[in-house]
Amino acid sequence: MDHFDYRAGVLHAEDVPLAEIAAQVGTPVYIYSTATLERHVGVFREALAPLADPLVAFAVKANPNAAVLATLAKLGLGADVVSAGELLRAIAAGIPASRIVFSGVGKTEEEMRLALEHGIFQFNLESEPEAEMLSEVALSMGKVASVAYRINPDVDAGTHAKISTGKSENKFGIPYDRALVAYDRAAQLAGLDVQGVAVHIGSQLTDLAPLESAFTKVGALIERLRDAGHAIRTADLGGGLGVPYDPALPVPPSPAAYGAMVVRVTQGWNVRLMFEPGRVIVGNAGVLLSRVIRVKQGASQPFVIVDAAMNDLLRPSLYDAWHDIRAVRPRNAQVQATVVGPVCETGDTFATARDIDAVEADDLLAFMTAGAYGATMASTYNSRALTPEVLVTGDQWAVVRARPPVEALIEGDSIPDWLRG
Ligand SMILES: Cc1ncc(COP(=O)(O)O)c(C=O)c1O
Ligand SMILES: N[C@@H](CCCC[NH3+])C(=O)O
Repeated sequence: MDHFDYRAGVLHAEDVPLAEIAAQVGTPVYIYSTATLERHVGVFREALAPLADPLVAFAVKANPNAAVLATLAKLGLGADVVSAGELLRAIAAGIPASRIVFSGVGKTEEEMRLALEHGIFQFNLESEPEAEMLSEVALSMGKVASVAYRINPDVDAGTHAKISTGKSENKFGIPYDRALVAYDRAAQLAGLDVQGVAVHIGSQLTDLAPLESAFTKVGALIERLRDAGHAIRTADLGGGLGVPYDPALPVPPSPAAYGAMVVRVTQGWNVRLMFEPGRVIVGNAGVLLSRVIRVKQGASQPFVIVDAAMNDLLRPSLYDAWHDIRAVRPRNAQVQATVVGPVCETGDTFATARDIDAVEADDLLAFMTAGAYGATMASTYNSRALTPEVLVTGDQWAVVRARPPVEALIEGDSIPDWLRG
């Protein structure tokens, strides 16, 4: 069942008409469905059911809203974090440190210290100098850091170049061929407990084959590392599973198909498996609701100008990403239009020459599948306030991030004395 559906001709989030939220909170606004989050966690878990005690660490970067994280924490998910900010958000939302893994190529000494203080489950190291630094930081605190190395398997994930992370030319992880040397050195560092291997080859993957080849390489590496005397106890298989954005494209592999492949490929590894799903948990659990400001006739087709813009939802400008666009109250007519925001950039275009529901000024339009990498990538470009966020459950809803007043943008800056008076 889709939790964003039409009832009596009006698009709802669960039992709440989107128009009600627009009327009270204004637009643009992100709206998330609790029931969808719950369903996605359930489906992902079920797909991994044959595994013993997997750690599912939600990739906080996909949606760090406190209410979303608290929902996932209640469902027992851990967190994959990439900064002090994400770590603190995860902990504040009730995710225990024992379920937190810290990824990222540029962890600073300060971030390492913070994560060690909290006692997180695992650091995924992305370079040999990082291992040296973490060991020193841990020793200086009288602690030992549990670590894995993120391996760069040199596998083409077949996704957009800007979200591909597993090719040798990408900045992520250590080269596969360097692994044995790196592990041998890490094992000598007194501040580290080398417990695992990690991999993550990219995001919005629509084919399981590259994931399977990356995992197969991880399996072979685990054997080689064990032969070399390393007690490998965890394998973190990252995230990356794609979600359907464009109904005209084939549906990406289901979590069930992904899980079955994982169970098959990891048989006999004898490790605790870890996962870092982001998009597959939150992508379809959110929409960006906007209002049509006006429709302007261009030389060849209409431009639908909405009050959301690239600063609210960056994915179309950054990755040419496709988001389904639905009228909240369809008028039973279609039009071919280019849907744009008010920001002064040509790239502030959500869809070009797209067949959409015919709309007029003041109509509400929803950008679907906007729960992942939506609000979190928003900016205040063009001095537009950050987009508020709403969480729905059944017939209840709450603002979980308020729209800041535009004055806050001005108050945030300060004018030095020499420019005053
Ligand atoms: C290390 C790491 N883990 C997990 C994820 C989550 O990816 P996705 O949202 O595609 O599941 C990402 C982002 O691609 C990542 O960089
Ligand atoms: N921001 C990207 C995903 C990046 C994943 C980061 N590891 C997107 O919207 O598709």
